[in-house]
Amino acid sequence: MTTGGHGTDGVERRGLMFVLSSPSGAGKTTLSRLLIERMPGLKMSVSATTRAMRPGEVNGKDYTFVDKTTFDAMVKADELLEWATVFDNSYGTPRGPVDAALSAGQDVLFDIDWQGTQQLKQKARADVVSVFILPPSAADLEKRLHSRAQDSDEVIRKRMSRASDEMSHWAEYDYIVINHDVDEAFAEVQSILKAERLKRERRIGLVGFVRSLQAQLQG
Ligand SMILES: Nc1ncnc2c1ncn2[C@@H]1O[C@H](COP(=O)(O)OP(=O)(O)OP(=O)(O)O)[C@@H](O)[C@H]1O
Ligand SMILES: Nc1nc2c(ncn2[C@@H]2O[C@H](COP(=O)(O)O)[C@@H](O)[C@H]2O)c(=O)[nH]1
Repeated sequence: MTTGGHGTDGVERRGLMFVLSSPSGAGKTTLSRLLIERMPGLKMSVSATTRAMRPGEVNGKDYTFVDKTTFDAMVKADELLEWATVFDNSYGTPRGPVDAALSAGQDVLFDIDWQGTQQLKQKARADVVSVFILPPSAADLEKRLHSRAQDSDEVIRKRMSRASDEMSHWAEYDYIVINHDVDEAFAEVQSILKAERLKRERRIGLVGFVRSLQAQLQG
């Protein structure tokens, strides 16, 4: 699925798909923004959704907001790499920008639910690194949903009642991070990405690099 880009050490590497999932409000968006700000070579996948725009959200940046007819047409035209119904709305990952970023040697960051993660893994298991973010407690999760101040009480109730279901998929993920403190959780997620970038299997330029080292040593 992916071609190669170059790591900071100049060795060619396959791009990876870095997935964050969690129950609503555990902190995926917060951690994603920090990752994009601080990790060069990482591009955010902007999902399409039929959900209404929240105050402060920007069309094309936070999501591409579309109506249901447009979303269904995207599914039919096979324009989505994965898609799912979450909290009664449709969400999906446009395929084009992901393919373009991976082909340009970038890694791609996804903020998607467990259904989307399963679909990505079915398509490209070796290139997917998945992280599940847990809140420190149910009370903290509820407090965070309220403190975000962007959803009605009814929407928050619905998201809290679905949190346990979403959380039941934690064991399908490669890594688990408990988001007590944003800085600590960010440091953990950043370490995972840095280590995964160094995995031997992804570093397709290593064979050539080692051969050239050996030639120098023999030479
Ligand atoms: N470690 C933390 N401590 C306190 N507040 C936090 C922490 N992490 C995130 N928050 C706050 O919790 C709220 C929810 O966070 P965020 O929007 O990142 O969650 P999310 O997982 O992306 O939710 P959703 O799935 O609904 O998009 C935000 O107001 C955010 O600032
Ligand atoms: N399978 C997918 N899930 C997605 C996608 N984009 C977002 N999401 C998930 O939906 C919920 C709700 O998000 P919100 O912005 O309305 O709070 C959350 O779990 C997201 O991770 C997607 O493209 N595919």
